[in-house]
Amino acid sequence: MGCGTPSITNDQTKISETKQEIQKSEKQMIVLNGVTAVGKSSVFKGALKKPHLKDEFGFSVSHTTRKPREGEQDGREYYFVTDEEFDQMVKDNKFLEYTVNHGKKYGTSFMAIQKVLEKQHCILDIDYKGMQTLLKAALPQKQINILISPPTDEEFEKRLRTRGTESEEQIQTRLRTAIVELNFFKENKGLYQHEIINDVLDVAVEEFSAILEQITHQ
Ligand SMILES: Nc1ncnc2c1ncn2[C@@H]1O[C@H](COP(=O)(O)OP(=O)(O)OP(=O)(O)O)[C@@H](O)[C@H]1O
Repeated sequence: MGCGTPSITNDQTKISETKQEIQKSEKQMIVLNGVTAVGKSSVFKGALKKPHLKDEFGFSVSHTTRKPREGEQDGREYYFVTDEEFDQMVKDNKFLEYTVNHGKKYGTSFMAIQKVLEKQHCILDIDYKGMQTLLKAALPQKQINILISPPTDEEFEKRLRTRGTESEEQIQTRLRTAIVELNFFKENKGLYQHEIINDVLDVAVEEFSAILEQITHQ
């Protein structure tokens, strides 16, 4: 291999080093799951507004091929990438887990997690397929899995529509996926150390904050 040619072996070595560093870290990974629009980001954002939690916990910024919503910034809510860029990252083994949901790709990169774990416990917001990959591939002893559930099976659809960020076609796709998601969560409750019913948001934020506080005291 010529000088300056990208080396697959070097890349693999780097990934395995990154994995080991994640494994070695004393910090925890908090994995959030829940049906579409149940309020996952509302719950963790609410908790991270609290000064005593803000410094202790960070959010792993995922990569996605979906378009940014109004007010979203590249590198803050997501890294917004093209299909080609995403596929290249998959080829280069950059993702701990990735998934296609509602026709768009979402991935959690090793680097995004490692960046947070250097200083803070890391919150991941992933879908049920991402969770399956994580369980197979990753670092179970570092994971605390939390399921956010809707108060009723109809409520998330209401929230999805009220949020107003999806077209009717996208809403229909999400609703079809939601049937599968809800079944998965009902059948796999054993995967989750905690379940929070997000009925009144402030109450759910308090419950989530209490779990985070426990983690900081461990
Ligand atoms: N407890 C609640 N009561 C009423 N509305 C809520 C509640 N929690 C969140 N919402 C609203 O529901 C909508 C969906 O919330 P949010 O975007 O946080 O969901 P999400 O689970 O992160 O969504 P996604 O599946 O797209 O990642 C938002 O408009 C939010 O303001």
